Amino acid sequence: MNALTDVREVMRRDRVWSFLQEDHKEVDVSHDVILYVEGLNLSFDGFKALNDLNLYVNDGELRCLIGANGAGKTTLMDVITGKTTPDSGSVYFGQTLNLLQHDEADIANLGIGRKFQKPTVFEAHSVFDNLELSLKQQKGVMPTLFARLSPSEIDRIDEVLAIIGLKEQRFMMAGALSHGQKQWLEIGMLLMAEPRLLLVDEPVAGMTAQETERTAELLTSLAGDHTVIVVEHDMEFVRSIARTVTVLHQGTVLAEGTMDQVQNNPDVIEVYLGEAP
Ligand SMILES: Nc1ncnc2c1ncn2[C@@H]1O[C@H](COP(=O)(O)OP(=O)(O)OP(=O)(O)O)[C@@H](O)[C@H]1O
Repeated sequence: MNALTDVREVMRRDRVWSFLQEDHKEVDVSHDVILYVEGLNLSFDGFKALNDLNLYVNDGELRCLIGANGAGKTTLMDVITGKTTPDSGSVYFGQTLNLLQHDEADIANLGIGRKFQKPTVFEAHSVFDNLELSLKQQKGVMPTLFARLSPSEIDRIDEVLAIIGLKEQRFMMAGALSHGQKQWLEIGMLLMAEPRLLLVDEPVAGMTAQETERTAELLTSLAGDHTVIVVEHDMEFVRSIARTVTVLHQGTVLAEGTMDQVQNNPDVIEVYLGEAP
């Protein structure tokens, strides 16, 4: 190796700056399953929020998680994303990554993005800047708008703007967007990290019928390239997007199947007295 190649080798960006290193570890989906949740238990002061819960989600799937208030949906998302530690059980991302050995930041870096119900965009910045800030944030750089974007980063932002349907709003202040558009922007901000698994909490709460329809299209289009788990109370929306629905009740899985199978399931009917869950 001559001196020039030596210098080039030493100056390779991924060697010099650790924040440029690829964080995403290989997720082993050779068995088609991207998320394994097994025997999960969690009690709060003796109350079982999660009770021997088992859940398997396939790679590229769009799964809906439903259940009455207090069924354990949020607690399950908290455990998957490392916000809460269970008393027992296991959570694997693919075959090999034991999520219970990682903290919240690690889990995000491994490729699991979470969208909370309330949108949290930077209202005083443009739509484009929000995506740019999100890109820089996930690379661990101090979020600043002064560092220049590379052409591939600009391409990625354009690609995400197209996916979330906000190309025409790129220079608009995020604060001026409608509620639905803010939700899509936040989904876009998560997409900048190219997550393998997206957890989306009540995406259509407060949306107009048109926005709800557009959100159904967006989430459906994300499945395949990403695995998407949607927690939602709006049954009409769930019916419009779900191939497989998992019903949680008292911290455990009560039923799983298509929307029709679940709604005709005797256990579900008994729990919900014949009403839609
Ligand atoms: N930190 C906590 N301390 C005590 N109890 C908790 C805590 N977090 C959750 N719980 C309880 O655990 C149960 C499950 O709550 P969880 O929020 O997971 O339900 P959920 O299905 O998400 O309900 P919702 O649809 O209302 O959001 C509830 O009875 C809740 O009160």
